Amino acid sequence: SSERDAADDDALDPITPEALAEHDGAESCWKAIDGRVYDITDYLPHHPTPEAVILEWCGKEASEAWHNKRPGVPHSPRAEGMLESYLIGRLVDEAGEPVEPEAAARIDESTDEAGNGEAADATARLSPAEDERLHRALLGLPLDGRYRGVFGDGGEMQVNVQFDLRDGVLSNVSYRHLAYRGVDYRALDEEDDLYPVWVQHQRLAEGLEGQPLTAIFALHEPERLAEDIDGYSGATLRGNKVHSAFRDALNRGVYSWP
Ligand code: HEM
Repeated sequence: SSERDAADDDALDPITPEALAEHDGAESCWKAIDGRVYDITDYLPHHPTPEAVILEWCGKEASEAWHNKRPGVPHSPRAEGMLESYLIGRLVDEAGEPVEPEAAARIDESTDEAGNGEAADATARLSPAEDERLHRALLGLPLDGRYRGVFGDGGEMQVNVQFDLRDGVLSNVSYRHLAYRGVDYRALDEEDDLYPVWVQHQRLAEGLEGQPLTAIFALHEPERLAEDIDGYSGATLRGNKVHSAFRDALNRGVYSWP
């Protein structure tokens, strides 16, 4: 009952949002969930997603994220049991009063804006390829499955990608088609002048393998994914088109179920 919870909470160490915010990384990761604070540092390497998914919430009010590991899908009772073993305290304001999750989320935001101007500026300066929050907002969180999508221009289909999504992570990224002005890049020989462009596009695909879906925004800055991009300046295919094909695939929805 809520009475018993309140009594339990009184026995817990009081922790302020400011103290919480100091433990915001892999070396020490605290999270506030439903008014309680958990030190999940030791659990980070064991979480079944790329670490970035839960690292993002270190030092923060994370109730929303915890209750929606995917939109509308809470963690399992098993996960809840694990979480309780990392309990270290309860979230309180300066007056020692419990902080409701929504109020705590607001404190997170205001310390970014007012108390921590530099961090806020850094966020404002993020390139579109790095802004994970923007990426999530733009994509929503699509279902698991196999996807196919195309980019076409000037009456020609140029890019056709296929990939699998599992828990928001990309795998089996491949091109079903890659062509420009009648040149089929997948059919080129190593001696061909345009062969490096095909290699670069393969690198782009490899660079996305195992990454969260949000990584597709890096295709706008392909040098992030493919080391040797010399041929890019003069290239006829590029990351923007591959990005567009990914977005087409997501708009179409799952092509086939896993
Ligand atoms: C607060 C931020 C967190 C986010 C955004 C998050 C997100 C996720 C995601 C996306 C999955 C995989 C998808 C799925 O199973 O359907 C997952 C699974 C899981 N997570 Fe988290 N997680 C968070 C925190 C934690 C914490 C703190 C723990 C444990 C101390 C934890 C334990 C687990 C476990 C055991 C699973 C396996 C599936 C389950 O039992 O529900 N997670 N989480």
